[in-house]
Amino acid sequence: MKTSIATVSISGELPEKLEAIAKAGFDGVEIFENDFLAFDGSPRDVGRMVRDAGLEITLFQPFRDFEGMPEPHRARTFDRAERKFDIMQELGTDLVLVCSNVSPVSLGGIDRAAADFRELGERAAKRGLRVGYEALAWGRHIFDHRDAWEIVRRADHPNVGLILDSFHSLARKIDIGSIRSVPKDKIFIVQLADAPLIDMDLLYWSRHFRNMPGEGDLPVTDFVAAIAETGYDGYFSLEIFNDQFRGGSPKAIAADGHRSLIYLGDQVRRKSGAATLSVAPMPERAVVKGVAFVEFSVGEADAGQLIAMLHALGFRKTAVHRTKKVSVYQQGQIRILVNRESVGFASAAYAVHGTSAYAMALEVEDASAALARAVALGAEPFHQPVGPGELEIPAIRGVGGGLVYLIDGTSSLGKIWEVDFVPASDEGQPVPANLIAVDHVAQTVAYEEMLTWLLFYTSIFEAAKSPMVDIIDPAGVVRSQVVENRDGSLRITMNGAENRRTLAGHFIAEKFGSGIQHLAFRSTDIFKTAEALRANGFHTLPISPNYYDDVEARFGLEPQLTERMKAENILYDRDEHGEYFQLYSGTFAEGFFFEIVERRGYRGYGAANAIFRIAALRKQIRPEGVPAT
Ligand SMILES: O=C(O)c1ccc(O)c(O)c1
Ligand SMILES: [Mg+2]
Repeated sequence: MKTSIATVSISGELPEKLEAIAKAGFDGVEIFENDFLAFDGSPRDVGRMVRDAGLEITLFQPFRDFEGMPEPHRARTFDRAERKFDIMQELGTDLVLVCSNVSPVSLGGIDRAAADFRELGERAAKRGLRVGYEALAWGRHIFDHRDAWEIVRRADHPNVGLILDSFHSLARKIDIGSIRSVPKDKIFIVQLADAPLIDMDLLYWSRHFRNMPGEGDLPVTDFVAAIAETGYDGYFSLEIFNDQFRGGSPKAIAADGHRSLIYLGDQVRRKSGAATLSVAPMPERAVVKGVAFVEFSVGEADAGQLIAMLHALGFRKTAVHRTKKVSVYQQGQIRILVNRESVGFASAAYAVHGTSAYAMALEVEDASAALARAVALGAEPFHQPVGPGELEIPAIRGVGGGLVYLIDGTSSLGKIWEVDFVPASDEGQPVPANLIAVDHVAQTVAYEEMLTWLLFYTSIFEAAKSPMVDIIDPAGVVRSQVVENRDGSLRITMNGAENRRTLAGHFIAEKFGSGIQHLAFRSTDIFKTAEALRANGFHTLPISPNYYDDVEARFGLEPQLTERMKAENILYDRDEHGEYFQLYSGTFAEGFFFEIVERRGYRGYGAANAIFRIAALRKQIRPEGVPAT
């Protein structure tokens, strides 16, 4: 699969864009006229810069308002075209993108447009150039690729072809089966973009909300599968107009773009066996069976606070590492590792972020296959020296630079607890609290990073995203999105903070970056859990009494049940599948907290309760603007 991206997709000055694009692994780049105009060098300089970066210019664009013009406009558009051709020759590209006319003075008529393109094709041919026609979804007369194709077909000129852009076709829900009848040599290039489903004006949607394939809701995979069936083997070029990306990091956006294309190619290959895409085979998305452990980095001085919290939650120390200062606290299938090492990655993580859940381990079917897939998709593998005889667990860098370990039960990794650890007994004897598994891992990230991590998780692991939910914090909005697999053994919630004053934003600011902000454990009986927690001296997060009046009325609950929930600070929610109960710890370590949930069939995350949880937690953190003491 030959990959390309339009310069408009990325922030920065042209040289910076090109560097990021080349570094991300693209083969080609579309030069947007404005990026070229804003640059001080000549077209030759730009061409040289692109080639020096190891890239090919896939096309020059856009050329607007061309076809169907009445005189005297018509003569002028041809003059304009000749000027563009001059630039293209100096740049060193042979393809120009002509987007369908939006001018109110333009005239309709397929044969008129075809005649214009035939003449343009003649002029282009004299210079060895080619012209590609793209139907903008909001074109005045042509807004459907089927009509654009009819014009190209009637123009009947070897130097005139069709440009397909997934956004324009999918935004209008045009039957993509129609693509299959276009001969592959008449498809000059394919542009790709996804977008979230938002009901709005097509032009505005396109110019501000496009995103990388896989990040939005459009069926881009089906679109590419239809193109692959024609035998098309040219470039797939990302053309992403997105306000957020324009302000983002060039390197990160380019890397996301490349990952999205590799992932897309892989999906299409699996779906249709399309050989023309020639994407390197990689293992399938890794099936996650659960969270095997979560590891905290702590300092000697503050380890006690975390351990006291774990004890209060009913965890007991069951093992210690053979050579490292790492203890395992266990309950049900949950393992929490407490790392007090003063060298290595955990200690570096502690130095930057303080006490934090810097690593999680996902149990997959085949850890080395999962690692191979992650690396094929551009994830950064992580290695750290291990002691003699100890296992090296495959790992990749995840959110906030933290680690995602990959372990399985089939390789020697399944013996990690026997090989690297020795049993230990706990001096404390807390009452077990019916906690059986990690229900979900909640990561807080900057809003701009949400799509990056969404693509990271969903491309590597067998998991899907849920619709984004807005959570109202008294200091702003926090966007929340879930990545989960079908059986719920992988549940990651991501909260994107737009400003520092929200609870999530405070966490990022205080922790110097994104990371796991809370861990939710699943209980088999939350009331029994609450009882055990009380016996262990656990402090549940106090919830406003007003909440219980409302929840009783809203769901028609028995007053007896509401009373019990109120006594234990348990929150309630319900969906079409069942009921949900939640309770929280207070915060520690600059905003970290634990949650306990009981699911009685319920599939959500209690989003409606988040506002009450946030209000209660806010009371515990320092008042805004007051410096740490
Ligand atoms: O928004 C536009 O005008 C525009 C221009 C060129 C394109 O290729 C496109 O898809 C959109
Ligand atoms: Mg386009």
